[in-house]
Amino acid sequence: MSFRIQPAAPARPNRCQLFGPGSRPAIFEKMAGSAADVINLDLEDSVAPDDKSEARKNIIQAIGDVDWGSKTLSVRINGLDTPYWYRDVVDLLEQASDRLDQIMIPKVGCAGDIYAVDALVTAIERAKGRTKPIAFEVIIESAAGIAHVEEIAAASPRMEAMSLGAADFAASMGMQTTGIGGTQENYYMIREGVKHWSDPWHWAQAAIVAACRTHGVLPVDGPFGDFSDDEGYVAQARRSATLGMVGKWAIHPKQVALANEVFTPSEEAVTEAREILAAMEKAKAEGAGATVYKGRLVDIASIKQAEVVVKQAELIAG
Ligand SMILES: CC(C)(COP(=O)(O)OP(=O)(O)OC[C@H]1O[C@@H](n2cnc3c(N)ncnc32)[C@H](O)[C@@H]1OP(=O)(O)O)[C@@H](O)C(=O)NCCC(=O)NCCSC(=O)C[C@H](O)C(=O)O
Ligand SMILES: [Mg+2]
Repeated sequence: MSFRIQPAAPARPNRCQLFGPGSRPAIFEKMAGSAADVINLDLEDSVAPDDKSEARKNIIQAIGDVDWGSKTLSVRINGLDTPYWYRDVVDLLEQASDRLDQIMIPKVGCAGDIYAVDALVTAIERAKGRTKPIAFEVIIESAAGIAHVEEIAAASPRMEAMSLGAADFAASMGMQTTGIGGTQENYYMIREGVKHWSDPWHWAQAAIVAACRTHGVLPVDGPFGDFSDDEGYVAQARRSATLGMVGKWAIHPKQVALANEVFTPSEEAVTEAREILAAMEKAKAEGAGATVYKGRLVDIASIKQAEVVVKQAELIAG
């Protein structure tokens, strides 16, 4: 480990972030009743321009009126290249109740984007005497966003989570795709006439995880558009979990259970992790730094790996 200790990410469950358009208040109670850890009420791309103002009002009212339980409650504001975002921030911070936990900033391209929102949020918090600081989460969904991913992760002490937005990301990168996330038909290797599909999102996810882990931010996988394809969703989520992401978005309620299952360590995984910790305790007592568990080497690094699994399970169990 470097002399600079890796900061811990916020200790809260973030297995699934359920999205719903702010222009569709009829589903807010259903979102609150879901098993998602995080709720994202949307003012951005799922809301038509003419509905932005009404959607803001719906969301501000629902933040106070709906029982959101212990969920993290987040609102996605509009991008900084639009005429809407400042009004989103001003109205939310001036009018929404303290139940609002977080603002999601889409399409961030550099640390300056976070700085601008931070300055506005800080001024309103002071003016209004809001004592609970609003946290930030961002979406990396452009070429600039991924190019500046580390400075974005480090941009503000308000930063709590960062997601990959596969749809806008693909568009910004000029990728020849139309589906939101998942397997892409033309992204394959070929060997002896047999196609082996590869993962075009992998490198961006890995960059996000590294930036997040360096700066104590939660890395999250974004949307999977084909909500009829449970298997595809689960496969994508499993790859993300294996890479170090803590959760995934749901753009339909049926995806919530899938995400929760993948991002909750299985009983089997937790048992194995605890056994590795016990084996290493025994090795330590005997003056050894390494031992054999189920026929394979485990050492001091294995303790840290096992602790990731155990801590994640404990966090979710509450
Ligand atoms: C995708 C949807 C438009 C589908 O809605 P609908 O046609 O109503 O679906 P169903 O009929 O299958 O609904 C079944 C029941 O579930 C309720 N429902 C629907 N959606 C939600 C929801 N989001 N949360 C909770 N409950 C929901 C229905 O009311 C039905 O209830 P009942 O009648 O009682 O059985 C819709 O799901 C939807 O709008 N999803 C969210 C879309 C969204 O927010 N998109 C933005 C995020 S993705 C993105 O922005 C891309 C990203 O930025 C990138 O660049 O990658
Ligand atoms: Mg987007």
